[in-house]
Amino acid sequence: MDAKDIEADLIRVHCTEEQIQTRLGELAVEVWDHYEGKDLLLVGVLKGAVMVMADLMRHLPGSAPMDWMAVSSYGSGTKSSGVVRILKDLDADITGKHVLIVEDIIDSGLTLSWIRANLSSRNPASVEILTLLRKPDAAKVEIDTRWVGFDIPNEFVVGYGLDYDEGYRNLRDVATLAPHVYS
Ligand SMILES: O=P(O)(O)OC[C@H]1O[C@H](OP(=O)(O)OP(=O)(O)O)[C@H](O)[C@@H]1O
Ligand code: HPA
Ligand SMILES: [Mg+2]
Repeated sequence: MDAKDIEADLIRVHCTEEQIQTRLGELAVEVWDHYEGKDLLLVGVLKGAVMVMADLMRHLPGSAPMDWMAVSSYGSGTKSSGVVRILKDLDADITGKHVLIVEDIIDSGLTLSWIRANLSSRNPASVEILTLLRKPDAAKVEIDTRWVGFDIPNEFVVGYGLDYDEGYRNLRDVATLAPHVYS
């Protein structure tokens, strides 16, 4: 698929590459201040959070370790199944650590509410959430989210790690996918 074909699949851009970097820079400073002197561990949720984690980390004024979990709830569709499965667990024990979950998007909230409950049961010192995107009108469960990059409308978006059927993750902006692609 060449760049022209991809553009025809998109309706409108919600966050440009530049806006994303500016916002992650702001969030990184807030995160760093909040966890000053604490044993911080960044936990990314594969695969969508790959870009957010990479850029957030590079905006941090200092160094912090990361770990990854892979879960899946969407399969190849555009609606969460609500059934969360662990595909890859964390490499290490998180007892006593201040865990910051790093996500690309909170849509229904089902994935993160499950992950937060799962990680909280492992005796960490704290668990907070940072997400680049949130869809307030799509929430099926309330999630206490400490850091949000952007609130966006209830549309299926792709880019900057977010996929449709494993495609479009490499787009630099976040944009709404045209319904003709998936309907
Ligand atoms: O709030 P929710 O409605 O639960 O949706 C959010 C989750 O769905 C997507 O992941 P997905 O399961 O599609 O896997 P991926 O990260 O590998 O794309 C996204 O990356 C979030 O993890
Ligand atoms: O809007 C979305 N786009 C891509 N993946 C997603 N996972 C939850 N919501 C979305
Ligand atoms: Mg994901």
